[in-house]
Amino acid sequence: SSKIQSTRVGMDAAAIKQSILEHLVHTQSRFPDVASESDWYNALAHAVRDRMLERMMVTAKTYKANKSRTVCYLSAEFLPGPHLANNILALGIWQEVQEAVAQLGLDFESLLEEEVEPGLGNGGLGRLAACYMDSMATLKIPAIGYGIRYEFGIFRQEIEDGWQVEKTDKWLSYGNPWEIPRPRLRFNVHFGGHTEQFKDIDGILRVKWIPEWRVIGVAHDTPVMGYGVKNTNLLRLWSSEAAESFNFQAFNTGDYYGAVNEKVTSENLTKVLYPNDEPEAGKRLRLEQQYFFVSCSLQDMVRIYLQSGDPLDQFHHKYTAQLNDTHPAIAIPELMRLLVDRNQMDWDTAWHVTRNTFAYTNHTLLPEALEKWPLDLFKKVLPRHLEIIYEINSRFLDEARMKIHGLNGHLEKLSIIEEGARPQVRMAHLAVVGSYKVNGVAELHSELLRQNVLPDFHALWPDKITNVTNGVTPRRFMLLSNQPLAHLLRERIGCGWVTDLDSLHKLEALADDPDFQQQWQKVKRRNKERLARHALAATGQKIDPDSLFDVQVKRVHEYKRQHLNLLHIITLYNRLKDNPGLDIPPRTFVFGGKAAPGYFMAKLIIKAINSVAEVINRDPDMDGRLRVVFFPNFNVKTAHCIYPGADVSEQISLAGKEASGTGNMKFALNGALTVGTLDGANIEIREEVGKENFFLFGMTEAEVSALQQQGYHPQDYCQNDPELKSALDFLASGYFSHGDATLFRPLVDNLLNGDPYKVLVDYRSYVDCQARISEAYRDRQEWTRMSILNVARMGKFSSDRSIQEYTNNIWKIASVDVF
Ligand SMILES: CCc1ccc([C@H](C)CC(=O)N[C@@H]2O[C@H](CO)[C@@H](O)[C@H](O)[C@H]2O)cc1
Repeated sequence: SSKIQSTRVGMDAAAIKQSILEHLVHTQSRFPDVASESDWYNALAHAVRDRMLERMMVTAKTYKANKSRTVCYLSAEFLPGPHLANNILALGIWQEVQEAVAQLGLDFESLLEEEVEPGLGNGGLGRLAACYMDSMATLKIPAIGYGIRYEFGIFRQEIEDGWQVEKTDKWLSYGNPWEIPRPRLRFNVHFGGHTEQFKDIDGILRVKWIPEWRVIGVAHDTPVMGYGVKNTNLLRLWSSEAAESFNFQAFNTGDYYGAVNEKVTSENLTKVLYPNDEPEAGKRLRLEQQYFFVSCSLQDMVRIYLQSGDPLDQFHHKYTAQLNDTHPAIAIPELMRLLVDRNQMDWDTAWHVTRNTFAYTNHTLLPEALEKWPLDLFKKVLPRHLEIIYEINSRFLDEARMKIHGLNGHLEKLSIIEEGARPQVRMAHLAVVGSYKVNGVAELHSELLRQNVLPDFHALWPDKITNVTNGVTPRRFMLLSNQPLAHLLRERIGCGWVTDLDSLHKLEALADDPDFQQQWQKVKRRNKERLARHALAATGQKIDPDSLFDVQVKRVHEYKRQHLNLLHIITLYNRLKDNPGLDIPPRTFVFGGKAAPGYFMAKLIIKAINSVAEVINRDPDMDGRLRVVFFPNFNVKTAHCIYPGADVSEQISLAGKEASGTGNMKFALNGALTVGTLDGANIEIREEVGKENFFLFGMTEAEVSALQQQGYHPQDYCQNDPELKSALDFLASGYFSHGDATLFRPLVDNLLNGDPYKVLVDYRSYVDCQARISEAYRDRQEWTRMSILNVARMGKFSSDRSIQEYTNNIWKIASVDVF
């Protein structure tokens, strides 16, 4: 076999130590006595990388030899998190690396701290893509993740005077040992211009696209290792380069700016991630970014395919491509262009190939997050694709007209083109028409997709819209980030759970075992102490692990209702001020999450949380009773110490708004108990863990839409609930803002005169539920039992189960052993 017997990939501590020292000299060109922590980190990273590369090459060779059917996961966002620890675990050399590092007198934890994570995503959608990449490799599914190598990822969040401040994320400034540049893997991507029709040699009418400008897309590969298997898949990210990096004509005429203008504009394409999570910006650069990575990815897939020598009209047998929301949906007309215009395939065959290649996952119901591109903008950027979309749409409407055989205006609602003052392209409709399968990300969400968002498509194609409930990888979110728990589990139920999460069920039998409960509480205690240490380092605020840690971490958005959590805190504060003798278990409220920079209300909510925290944390009456901290820069790395340290997981979105949630799964898998509404995957978590082990409150989705129908007057709820009224009055009064009664006026007004996310309706039910939680927390034995049963029954929420469902129900793809 082509295995290279390299001495530099030994898996024992001595070989690893040797590798680290060799990389310190040969890669970092530093002697040990002058090496910085970052030099040692890079040396270790390269030593680990060495032990991954051959697996990556053997994997590619095996897939090629087997002509394996491959899934391409097209996503504008990936949030892989820091790589070092995860790769060491996947290689199974955790002990050996610990030993090597110790022998070199280095501190492993602080080496891990050196890594800056690739923040190439906003939140749930991007992290899910990363969990799925981990599971596809672990399940030995041939897969390629295709995305954008943003030079600047999601902004680093700092809190100044309680306000979010965005700092540029220069994640690449110290280099990135985990990517392999592929400078020769480059594709032209064209933009703008116009199209011309012509007859080809056989007299067939063809269309030529004369673009206005082009850029070059260059690949950068990051190996994604499966856990406990040899399979190492690829995350292939594209960055843009200027076709012509220097325009001498312009330079010679002294137009120095002109000389480099193309270079600048071209590189701007992949300069920065759009930090919006839900409301879409509709910006031209965003559309160009989407087309750029999609065109590079499809050209790369066709390149790999043509190496097989198989006919292109069988392309969909080799590949299936998953569209991670509508962001890559332009892939549908782009594949049509590559097949028809570039490879002279006839339209019908090309359309058959295309609609049997793509599947589409929807991640949001919020109308403002469903992407629509104005026709005029689309025509300017992608004139040929607009023509193809017109053709797809007219043929689709013909098919629909026949099938519906009714003239009741359904066609207008189905059309990919939204008529009106400023006609738009509905990317969700294009994605549904051009895909063989569509799925939501939790049962309620998929049902609401069928009933509310895509009812006409559901009527037209009753079995096209299915469900695959989200999942999370137990490798990063248990084994890696909660080692005390992992050790206890290994001791009591073995290690099978790491790749077979259902085997957590074995814990059921231990739920009432006093000794095991003891050990369980010790594990949680250690994780709370770790969270307290990180919170102190990040905020300067001391928090007491003896108190109940009540945690809400996720993007800040009104539908996620961080402000409902805040109203409960103010209520508790008022109760304790009014009645210092009130006996409630001490509570520490931990918040974390970024707000889209342009989202005023979300940023005001962050300010309100920090303002309330400031008053409570320095109020002597609250010592040992109440503490509030806002953990800055919530990301995958900080999540490692937050999820394991929580007692209570806040999943309090308005029912019908959170498509699934994945943080809810990570908390429960780390022994936190959930307070939540019947929304997204909360419903399925409650079904699995048992109603008695879940703190439920609030309206159901049906009650929400009924209230919406009948009309809602938030003031009524305020008038009828003195505690609610007083909490709002306190917020409005300036009590928490140094007497400035104007600062939070917009927030309170928004709640009293609209309250689109029905905070005031669910307030009472929430506050009462929280009181139940306080009572439950008094009985540590019962609480611990509920915590153990939660973990025992969360097996369903492994991303391995999700990927198994995609594989069996959508992709129809086989796993491939790599030796
Ligand atoms: C166009 C701007 C934009 C950017 C990102 C998005 C994402 C779809 C938002 C997102 O991350 N949605 C979350 O996806 C998770 C993974 O499926 C779900 O668990 C969350 O409920 C959903 O909010 C929408 C619109």
